[in-house]
Amino acid sequence: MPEAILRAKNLTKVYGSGRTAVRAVDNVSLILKRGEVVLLMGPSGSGKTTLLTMLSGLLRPTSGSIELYPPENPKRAIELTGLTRDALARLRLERMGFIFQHSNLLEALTAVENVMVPLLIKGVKKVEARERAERLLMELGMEDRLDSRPSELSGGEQQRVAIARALITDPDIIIADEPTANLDSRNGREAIKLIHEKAKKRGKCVMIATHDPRILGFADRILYMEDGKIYRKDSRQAEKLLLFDEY
Ligand SMILES: Nc1ncnc2c1ncn2[C@@H]1O[C@H](COP(=O)(O)OP(=O)(O)OP(=O)(O)O)[C@@H](O)[C@H]1O
Repeated sequence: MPEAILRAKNLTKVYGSGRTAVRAVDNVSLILKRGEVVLLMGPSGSGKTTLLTMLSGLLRPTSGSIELYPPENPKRAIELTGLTRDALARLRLERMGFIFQHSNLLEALTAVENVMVPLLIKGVKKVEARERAERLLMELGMEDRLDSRPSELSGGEQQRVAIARALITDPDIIIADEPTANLDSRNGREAIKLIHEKAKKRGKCVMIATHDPRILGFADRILYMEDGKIYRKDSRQAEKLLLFDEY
């Protein structure tokens, strides 16, 4: 069995209190393993973003725990909810990569400079950071666009830069929230194929919240969320659900 990288136990998030309280995530337990691509599907408002934000360490759960098992020392679990803000920021920088619906690139920087940012924050020297960023962008088919600014790139190209930025630090976990929502069919497929390839080749764990049925074929596992709870589905069941759910 592949080794676990992240384990959430009895995670609950309640927004607000009293009569207006919303139980966005309700007692969810899950294990994410190295080298697997997990899809998180479900209707709008079912709690997907809330769950991903907690797993990312950005939102404190109301109750429950999130343990990260460092691949170099899997016996020493790190409990995310017990970390200080600084320690959490460091852990996110070193071990996690994020991809969002909007690429969130810095407009003042070129493609290669955008990808360099996480390395520079980590303290990597500028020359080395540039070299690594260029190499990864070239792997992603962006050799002609290294010095373009985001506004000069197509949506698909911007998303490729965002994928490179998420992968450049070689994170253990990649968390993506609707990464293909703004892309046309070809670019959406291309983006997910790249993320999938990296996960398989380098033993990363990828968790993707999506409404996009084009991604189904790339998933090892599909978790279906409804009213803050998780259900497991195979891809055929998920496809059927997609036909009947309104998003
Ligand atoms: N900051 C907040 N304060 C109060 N309620 C919130 C907050 N964020 C989300 N919610 C509520 O929590 C529930 C889950 O929202 P969440 O955004 O996690 O769902 P989702 O599955 O990601 O939806 P979508 O697919 O539309 O992005 C919803 O009822 C939402 O209205």
